[in-house]
Amino acid sequence: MSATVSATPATVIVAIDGPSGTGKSSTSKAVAAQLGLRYLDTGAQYRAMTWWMLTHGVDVADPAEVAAAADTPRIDSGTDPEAPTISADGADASGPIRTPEVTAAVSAVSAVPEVRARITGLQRSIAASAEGGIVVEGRDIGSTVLPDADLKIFLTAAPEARAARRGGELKSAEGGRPVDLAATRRDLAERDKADSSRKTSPLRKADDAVEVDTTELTLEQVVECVVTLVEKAAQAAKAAAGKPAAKAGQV
Ligand SMILES: Nc1ncnc2c1ncn2[C@@H]1O[C@H](COP(=O)(O)OP(=O)(O)O)[C@@H](O)[C@H]1O
Ligand SMILES: Nc1ccn([C@@H]2O[C@H](COP(=O)(O)OP(=O)(O)O)[C@@H](O)[C@H]2O)c(=O)n1
Repeated sequence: MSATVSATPATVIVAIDGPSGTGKSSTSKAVAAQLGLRYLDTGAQYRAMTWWMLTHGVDVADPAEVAAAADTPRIDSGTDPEAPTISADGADASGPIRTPEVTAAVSAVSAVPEVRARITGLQRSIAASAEGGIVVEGRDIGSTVLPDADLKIFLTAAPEARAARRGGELKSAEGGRPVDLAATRRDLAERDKADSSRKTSPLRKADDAVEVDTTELTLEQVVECVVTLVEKAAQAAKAAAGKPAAKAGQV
């Protein structure tokens, strides 16, 4: 009987960043599902930490209190793109993390360096153990969390398009009641400002990220574009892995 040695599965790590409403979550989930990759929503982790703090009496306006509590809750993420999960200390957080209270507080909590260090560590260990590869979406994945990702995408969209998309979601959440689009747009702009101007690991495009403006594209078009980019990146990573190591002085 001949012994067969199975090759280590090819892994591909994809980082998708960008501001709110540019399509990160929908695109990342669809791309991961299509390509058989895992999926991590890092915004959900920051939201779960924020929810836990709000429900445990932490004053989220006080960075010292937030820092002191940052190591306490257990945050668990399920990475199946068809059914992602998020919990804090074992409690399902998927509903409560989408409330306006959490959305209003999350930028302040996620600006605290101790929170970022804790969550960044979780993200790296989830990515390292994702067999076959993973799509990780957030604000600082390409720039800070996974700087060696095989592919980095930065999604953008015009403010009106982003507000209209978020407004659509809020309207369904409100049972079809109309939402104030101007207020939604203001909230998005405020969160962008806070996330881009914080000192530790701000929202920014990594120098080697591919920027995709989704304003005029359907979700299906964005997914198709990203799938093509992932396939190319995976091929390039495979080819690079097969190359003999360069000797000193060679390129
Ligand atoms: N290219 C697109 N065109 C129209 N709607 C989109 C597009 N991409 C995403 N959406 C919708 O916009 C909303 C916000 O998308 P989401 O993926 O949650 O964005 P993000 O994760 O960047 O905040 C969702 O309702 C989603 O279905
Ligand atoms: N990698 C990340 C992801 C999210 N965040 C923070 O978490 C918040 C919520 O992220 P999210 O992805 O759920 O936001 P939405 O775009 O879904 O509204 C952001 O506004 C950031 O303050 C972060 O700081 N770094």
